[in-house]
Amino acid sequence: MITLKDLEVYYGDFRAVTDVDMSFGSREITALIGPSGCGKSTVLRCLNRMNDLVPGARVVGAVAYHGTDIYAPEVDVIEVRRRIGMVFQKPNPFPKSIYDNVAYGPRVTGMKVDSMDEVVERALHGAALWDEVKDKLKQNAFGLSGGQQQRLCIARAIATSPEVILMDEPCSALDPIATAKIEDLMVELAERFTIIIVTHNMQQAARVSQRTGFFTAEADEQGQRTGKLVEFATTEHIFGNPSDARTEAYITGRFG
Ligand SMILES: Nc1ncnc2c1ncn2[C@@H]1O[C@H](COP(=O)(O)OP(=O)(O)OP(=O)(O)O)[C@@H](O)[C@H]1O
Repeated sequence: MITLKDLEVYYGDFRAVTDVDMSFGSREITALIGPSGCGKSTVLRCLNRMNDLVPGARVVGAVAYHGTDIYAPEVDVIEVRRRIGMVFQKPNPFPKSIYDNVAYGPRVTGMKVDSMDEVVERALHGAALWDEVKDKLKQNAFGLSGGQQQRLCIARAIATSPEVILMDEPCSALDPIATAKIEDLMVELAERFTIIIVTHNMQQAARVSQRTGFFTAEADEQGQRTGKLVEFATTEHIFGNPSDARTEAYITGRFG
């Protein structure tokens, strides 16, 4: 459904990542793993044009979504981000009520809805948060715990009925119990959405994903470190019998 062809990303003159060829299947969880600085978040941000917001960032190659290049000039970026939503590392609810956080996306994208109350309730159910917040929808989102805030951000992302959800280390700011809840939620969400997650947590990648891409960064003759996709395969293959020695070294903890 999303296909990357010869993807390269530059920040100014610095080539952060190169040689990325991948395709993401519908209703699958794909994990992007690898040592710090190898370009996982950079690649993730390409998938819904979040890198447009980074000064100096330049994307080379193609990102096709249902066969359409999302970087083509006629493409509506707002629509891309409605169809391909994103959840960030640190929960980042808006300083608004729980209700208004979830209603935000449908409102700004001008989504036609019969009942906003229903949209909000459905999204909060979808993010496994409804029971905890149904009596305080008008309260400020900052009153929620970190794990609840992250599930609220997931509710906000799914309220616009996306097809794909990108998650950039969604559990790294959370305790183990909140993390386990989000992992269960990811598995549930994958029945309806395609999920692509960047994670440092290899157990998490192994637990939740069907496919895994392993990236690493290697220095060239000038000492410039550029990230590369080393291996992309089923999670079972990557963690059980990787083809590349660098993947094996990483997953067995010998490097990175
Ligand atoms: N906004 C930016 N401006 C300049 N360089 C950047 C920017 N964002 C990332 N980089 C550089 O691009 C490279 C890849 O960074 P990226 O954050 O994508 O890696 P990552 O694998 O997600 O790392 P981490 O696991 O530490 O989050 C790094 O060398 C980083 O310093």
